[in-house]
Formats: sequence, structure tokens, C-alpha cells
Amino acid sequence: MVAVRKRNVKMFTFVFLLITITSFVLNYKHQVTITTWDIKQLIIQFSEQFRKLIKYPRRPCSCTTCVSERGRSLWFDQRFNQTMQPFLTSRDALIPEDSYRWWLKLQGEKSPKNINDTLKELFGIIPGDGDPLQERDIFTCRRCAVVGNSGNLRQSQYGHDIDSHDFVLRMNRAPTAGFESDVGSKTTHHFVYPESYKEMAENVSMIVIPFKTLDLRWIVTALTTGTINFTYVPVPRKIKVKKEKILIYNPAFIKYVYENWLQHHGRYPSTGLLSLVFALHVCDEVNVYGFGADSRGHWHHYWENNPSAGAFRQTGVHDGDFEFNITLTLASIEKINFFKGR
Ligand SMILES: CC(=O)N[C@H]1[C@H]([C@H](O)[C@H](O)CO)O[C@](OP(=O)(O)OC[C@H]2O[C@@H](n3ccc(N)nc3=O)[C@H](O)[C@@H]2O)(C(=O)O)C[C@@H]1O
Ligand SMILES: CC(=O)N[C@@H]1[C@@H](O[C@@H]2O[C@H](CO)[C@H](O)[C@H](O)[C@H]2O)[C@@H](O)[C@@H](CO)O[C@H]1O
Repeated sequence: MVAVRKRNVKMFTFVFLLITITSFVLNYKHQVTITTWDIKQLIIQFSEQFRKLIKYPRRPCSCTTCVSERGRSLWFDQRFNQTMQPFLTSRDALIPEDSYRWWLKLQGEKSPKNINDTLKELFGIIPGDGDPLQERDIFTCRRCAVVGNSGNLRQSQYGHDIDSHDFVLRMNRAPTAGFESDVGSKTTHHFVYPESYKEMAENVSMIVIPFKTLDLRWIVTALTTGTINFTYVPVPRKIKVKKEKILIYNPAFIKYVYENWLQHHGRYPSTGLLSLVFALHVCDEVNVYGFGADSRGHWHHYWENNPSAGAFRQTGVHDGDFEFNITLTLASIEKINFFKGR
């Protein structure tokens, strides 16, 4: 009787250990490919993971290297501030006073509505959280593609590569239909502001970048009364996006990008730079496509011959050259992979 009980305990311990070890190994899914269920192999893989765990005890992710890891580049460490929150959410909708004052000047609204009332109304309608990009754990490796709108994507054949990422981030009016072989067909997140809104598929999360109070008010009315149809250009009265799929880029994060990364160049950061720094904060591996001006320094698009491609240089709203240098530096220190297109 005692012998049987002892055997049961042993059996139970063995099964328990096997499950623990297996799930531990599987958790490191992007570093380890399970090719066999051979117990010897599993033990070898487990000890390899254990060795890494001892060597890098507090790694933030399971990729070979994680973007947010400090100590690899002083240039990066001086700019990257892990504590900055990329999103405003219903639980955390506070904009610090200095950031708010700075933000108010971006598009010089004449008589902005009370921001606290606006945020209360907005987060009474949308939750602004619960998105996969807002949840993190150290056992995964989040591979993100940030896809800018550059004409250098034409005939690049990057489509398959882009679609292989866990998250594919696009921006403004960028289409995929008809351009799949160069830009891919997958989109998980799409950055817009009212003036650049485009309809998106149901499963895509829309990240709204607000540059003024009216942009936040527009989200409210675009989901309800449809009363706002003009900001500095006409904007759609109504949008077809599920409330749960709308996320709000934090104005304080725009200021952080402007100060820490852009070092006050231009009037404020472009959507491309805002998306790229955002990705550094929420992804573990960042691969960048579709960034790069044409020979005149204009932001030409891959899907159209946009006549105002050089307007930003005339108005000085963005410093395209400085922004591009940030991208190149990030690539040179291996924080991102940069795909230069054609
Ligand atoms: C006329 C104008 O205002 N154009 C601006 C347009 C325009 O408002 C939207 O396309 C409307 O849908 O938006 C911008 O940018 P745009 O939508 O052109 O491009 C998005 C981001 O991609 C990168 N890009 C683009 C083209 C190119 N040849 N090289 C690039 O590197 C840039 O990082 C760019 O930010 C914007 O929001 O930033 C900036 C552009 O200056
Ligand atoms: C070309 C230009 O300077 N246009 C500005 C316009 O800038 C655009 O703002 C967008 C957000 O609303 C986005 O940042 C885009 O990249 C910019 O080109 C606004 O600043 C607008 C405010 O009234 O003034 C236009 O002249």
C-alpha cells in the first residue's frame, strides 16, 4: 500500500515537472523552436533557457534582443524614457499641465473647450484600453512592422515580410488593396487624425493622434451626433469604427517625442516619427518600412502622386531631415531594422 502511494507521488512529481518544463520552454517561443518531443532534447532546451535566465535575469521580453533594454547605446538611453505612457485611457486620462499648455499651441485653437470635460465625455463612450498592444509580458517577443507612406515601397516586394509580423502599424490614408506585394495586406493598428481618417477593416485598431481639443471632440461627435465636419479642412461627420477599437495617443507622449527625440526640431513630430517612437515603447522588435523622401526631400506616397508632398518643408511643420537621421541612427545602433525600399 505504502509502495503504491510512493509510486503515485513519484509519478505525480514527474508529470508536474514535465508540464512545468515544457510550458517554460514553450513560453520562449521566438527563441526556441520545438522540433521534437524527445525528453532529452527538451531537457537540453530547458537548460539553455535556464542559462539565459541566469545571465539576463530581468530581460523584458523573449526575443534575442529587446528594444527597451538599456545599456547598449548611450544615445538611446538618453532619449528613451520607459515611464512615458503612449496612451490615454479611461483609467489614466490625465494630461500634466505643462504638456497640456505645450500641446494647446500646436494648432493654436482659438477657444478650446474644457479638456477635462472633453476627456470625460470621450472616455464615457470609448474605453481606450484592452487592446493587445497595451498588454505586455516577458515571455513573448512582439515583432512589429512600422509602415510609413513613402514611394520607396513601390516595387519593393516587402509585402510578405511585412505581413509576417505580429503587429503591423500603418498610418493616414495608406491603402493596402492593390499594393499587397509591396506593402502587405495585414494591418493591426492604424494611426490617424481627423484630417487623415480613412475607413478601415473591422479588426483594425484605430489609434487617433490628437493635435488639438477639437480632434478629441471630433471622435465623440463622429460616434454620436455627427456635428463636426470641419477642422482646418473638411473631416468626415461619422466614422464606422467599433468603440472598443479606438485608442488615443497621449498628448504628453507627443511632447516627449518632440523634446527627447526630435530635440525641438520642426514645430512638432510627424505621424511617422510618432508611430516609430510609439513602437519602440510597445514592441520588442521593430522593423521599419516606407520611410524616406524623394530626391527633392518631399514625402511622396506609394499609391499616388501627391502634389503637396513638399508642403511640410515650406511650412516647417516637420523637420524631415532630422527625423530621418533619427531613423538611421536607430538602425545603426541596431534598435530597429530599416528597410530602405527602392
Ligand atoms: C500635405 C500634408 O500636410 N501632408 C502631410 C500628410 C497628410 O496630412 C496626410 O497624408 C493626409 O492623409 O501627413 C504626414 O505624412 P504622410 O501621410 O505623407 O506620411 C506618413 C509618414 O511616412 C513617412 N514618409 C512618408 C513619405 C515619404 N516619402 N517618406 C517618409 O518618410 C513620414 O514619417 C510621414 O510622417 C504626417 O501625418 O506625418 C505629413 C505630410 O506632410
Ligand atoms: C503642410 C502644413 O504645414 N499643414 C499644416 C497642418 O499640418 C499637418 O497637421 C497634421 C495634423 O493635423 C499632421 O501633423 C500633418 O503631418 C501636418 O502636415 C496643421 O498644422 C494645420 C493646423 O491648422 O496647419 C496647416 O498649415
